[in-house]
Amino acid sequence: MITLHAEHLKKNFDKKEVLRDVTFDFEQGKIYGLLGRNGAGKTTLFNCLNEDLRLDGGQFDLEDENGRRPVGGQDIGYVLSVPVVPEFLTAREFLKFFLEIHGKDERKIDTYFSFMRIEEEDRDRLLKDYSHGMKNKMQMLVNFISSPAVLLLDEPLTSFDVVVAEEMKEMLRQIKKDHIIIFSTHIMELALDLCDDIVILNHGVLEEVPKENLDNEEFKERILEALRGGEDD
Ligand SMILES: Nc1ncnc2c1ncn2[C@@H]1O[C@H](COP(=O)(O)OP(=O)(O)OP(=O)(O)O)[C@@H](O)[C@H]1O
Repeated sequence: MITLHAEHLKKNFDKKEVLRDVTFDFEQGKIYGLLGRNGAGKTTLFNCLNEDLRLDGGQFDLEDENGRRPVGGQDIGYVLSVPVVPEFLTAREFLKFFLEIHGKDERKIDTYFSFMRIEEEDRDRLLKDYSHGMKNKMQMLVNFISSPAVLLLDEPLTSFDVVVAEEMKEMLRQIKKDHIIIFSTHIMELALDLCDDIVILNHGVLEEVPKENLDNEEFKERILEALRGGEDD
């Protein structure tokens, strides 16, 4: 059982306090829906966790059966809403390179492509000619292969067509038992459909919205209330 502990996180940009005091425990086996208003700090939280930004205070720890230690780069997979792939490589070259550095069986390369529904005719094309959604598929695929303890997904499904989006949701449900998945989205229906817990980032703190025994409509209202919370401050 893995737990990701976020402890008293602080992050400012000049005088702007984005993360004020974020304390939360994320558990293996769950998909967390991270919601927050525009500019609330969701991407900042992900960037700090992925060590792209330095925290001004607090820390992330990972705890498993071997004990507790600070989170390292190898623990985190990050799927960005705007996919970043090496444009100058073909999909096959990129995947081959990726499998090589992760010590995985390169003979499976076509199985991976098929798993991600990347058509045979596209596998030898340059990634710069891939569509946004296809680049996103490649990003998802390499993160599935490297299988990090914590998977951060920043609005990843919006570029997928409806069929692929459904398939991705199913894949995430299948892999969640071994991972901690944190999924940021503005699409409430998606959060309700896919996520086990809803957490809200508001005024620099993170809190869970308990579902208790509310039906979906009541839960949605509770989430909206939390998102609106303190609007007049
Ligand atoms: N590098 C930076 N320098 C200065 N300010 C920044 C920087 N990155 C983010 N911010 C500010 O921090 C706040 C949080 O931004 P962030 O992108 O984390 O929000 P978000 O919750 O992901 O928003 P959205 O839902 O609109 O994508 C915003 O006010 C933003 O302007």
